[in-house]
Amino acid sequence: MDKPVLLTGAGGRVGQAILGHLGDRYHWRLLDREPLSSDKIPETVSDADVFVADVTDDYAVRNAIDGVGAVVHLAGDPRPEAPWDSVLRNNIDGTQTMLEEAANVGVEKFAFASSNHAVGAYETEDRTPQMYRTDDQFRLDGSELPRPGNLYGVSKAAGETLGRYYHDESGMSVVCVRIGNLTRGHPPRNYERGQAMWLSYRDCAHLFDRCLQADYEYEVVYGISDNDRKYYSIDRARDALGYDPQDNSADYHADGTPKEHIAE
Ligand SMILES: NC(=O)C1=CN([C@@H]2O[C@H](COP(=O)(O)OP(=O)(O)OC[C@H]3O[C@@H](n4cnc5c(N)ncnc54)[C@H](O)[C@@H]3O)[C@@H](O)[C@H]2O)C=CC1
Ligand SMILES: O=C1O[C@H](COP(=O)(O)O)[C@@H](O)[C@H](O)[C@H]1O
Repeated sequence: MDKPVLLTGAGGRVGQAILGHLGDRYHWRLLDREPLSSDKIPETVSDADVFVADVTDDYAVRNAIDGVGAVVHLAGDPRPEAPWDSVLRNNIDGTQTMLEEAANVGVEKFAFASSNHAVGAYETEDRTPQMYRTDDQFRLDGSELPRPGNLYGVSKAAGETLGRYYHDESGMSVVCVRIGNLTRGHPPRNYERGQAMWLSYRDCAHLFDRCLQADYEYEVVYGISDNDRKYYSIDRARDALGYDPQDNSADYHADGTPKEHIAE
């Protein structure tokens, strides 16, 4: 990708995971509604490429997106318990604004931060907690219909559908990454479900790197590390994007401490 890449929600956890590993790999433009402290901005990013703006503000987005070749759209309300007025505005309206403006200026690739919560209601009482365990064969692979377990998940399913629409209307490549549980340094502690959907910081950065490098049309993939415990298949991310994760929650004890073979 020779053109600039616009990263929305750059100051958040996912944004910082990406910038921490790929800060000098792209010509980044960073957008967040909160001003970014200097420690959150890679040295290679100039002041002119940092935008304090809301993704629901189409005028501000138009200004930031001009000349961009790809968008990584992370900005939104990430709380599973977020109320409808917040996800309607920040997640649904914000994603529609980003896709509309991206399509208008001919952006080639658009990567959208969807969520495990778009399919949270597949975790039925009769399947859990067995489905979180290594010996269970249940898998979601991205071809299933969304089945949200909360309004936040509904907003992510809506974002995926908006992506489908803008891909079909404009030809822009769109990938929706159903991110699992991003945790720095170790899998979520004493949380089987979180360990099954752990996404390490380096695998997160690598996955979004592949979203910027690979050729695809419209994709829905799961964003988790190569965990032994899993109920999301990463086959589609491997096949469509060339995702090759390095981390596995099985390399850690339940309390998050590394097992001997990977301990420093
Ligand atoms: N962290 C995780 O494990 C997961 C995250 N995701 C998704 O990834 C994305 C990023 O999540 P995190 O980095 O964890 O959240 P975060 O809360 O750490 O970061 C979100 C960033 O977006 C900005 N933002 C929020 N609303 C905005 C708006 N209307 N306009 C401009 N900027 C806005 C915030 O200021 C913040 O810097 C979210 O869309 C979230 O739903 C999905 C699944 C798992
Ligand atoms: O979409 C998201 O999912 C992760 C994992 O969900 P959880 O229910 O296990 O906490 C969550 O931590 C993150 O905030 C959210 O954006």
